[in-house]
Amino acid sequence: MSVAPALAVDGLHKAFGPVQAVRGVSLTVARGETVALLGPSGCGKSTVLRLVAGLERPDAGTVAVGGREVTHQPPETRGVGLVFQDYALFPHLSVLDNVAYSLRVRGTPRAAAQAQAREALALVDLGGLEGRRPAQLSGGQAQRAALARALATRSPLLLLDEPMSNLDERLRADLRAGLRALFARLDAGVLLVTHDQREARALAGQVAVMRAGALVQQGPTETVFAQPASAWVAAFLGEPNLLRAGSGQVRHVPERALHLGTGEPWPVTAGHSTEGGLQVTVAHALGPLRLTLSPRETTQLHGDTLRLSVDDAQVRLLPDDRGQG
Ligand SMILES: Nc1ncnc2c1ncn2[C@@H]1O[C@H](COP(=O)(O)OP(=O)(O)OP(=O)(O)O)[C@@H](O)[C@H]1O
Repeated sequence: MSVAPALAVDGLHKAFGPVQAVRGVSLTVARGETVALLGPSGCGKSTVLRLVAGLERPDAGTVAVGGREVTHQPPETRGVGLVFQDYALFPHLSVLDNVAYSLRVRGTPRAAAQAQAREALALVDLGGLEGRRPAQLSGGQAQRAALARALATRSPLLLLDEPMSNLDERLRADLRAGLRALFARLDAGVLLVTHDQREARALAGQVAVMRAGALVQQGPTETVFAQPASAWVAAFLGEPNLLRAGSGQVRHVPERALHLGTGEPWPVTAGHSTEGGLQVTVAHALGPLRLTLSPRETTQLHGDTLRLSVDDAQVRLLPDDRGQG
């Protein structure tokens, strides 16, 4: 018997007046799988999440959670756990009561709600802090408490909207590692909205890239990052080397195609230090190639030249769709 996916969204449309916020979005999240919905600000990610949660009504399309169509159901009967950017915890309630609250409003008796809440808090490593008030938690702990509140409902689907956007970079890195381990233990599907590619890469097995209301590429995370479908997707994912190739195409030269210390010496035209190393631009016959040299790789620089070869097998031609949409 096949297991129904945690989420199946089919042909969703939503306009706000003249703004087509969501245009024909279809996607599936399997049980135990994390899908990242990735795209620039304003592309419609949060609206998709709100449509799935039942906080907005679609103009067209359907939403099914765990095999049950919920398109016209109110949020509380959809069986989804939500964690939003502003994960407001009730300041006057203890951490335990905050987490148990979502169960109490669904009619779970107090003792059972508290037991489930303790279990969820242990899952996010907050065991022992049940009695604290939200003001007595660090940013990362508060964020994990909000996550526990969603987990406690044992929903087959978790929806996370930029769950780490309020945290500083170090906390984000810590929480990312914790979340990855947590998601691996859950049987639920997770739909994660983010504009941060690192977050998507660290947490999601699948990504769906969204542009101006529509999905432009979906697939396993590493495949999408290694083989972006178009110049716009490649540029959005941070690929620096998209060289004009004529007839509406670009040549995508990924970093793995560049081999240092072999081939001809090419002039280095610009260089500056970045967090990741020395970023240089090489005037290659294909066009200007940007790459970042680790401290060890900088020894390959000879005066203003760098020996570099490009592995043609790794270079792909992509349609240049950057001017559209
Ligand atoms: N309630 C609303 N009324 C009018 N327009 C809205 C409403 N909600 C969203 N929009 C518009 O719909 C589009 C998509 O917004 P949405 O919040 O879904 O984008 P997003 O990708 O989540 O952006 P961000 O990453 O900045 O949160 C935007 O143009 C936004 O201004």
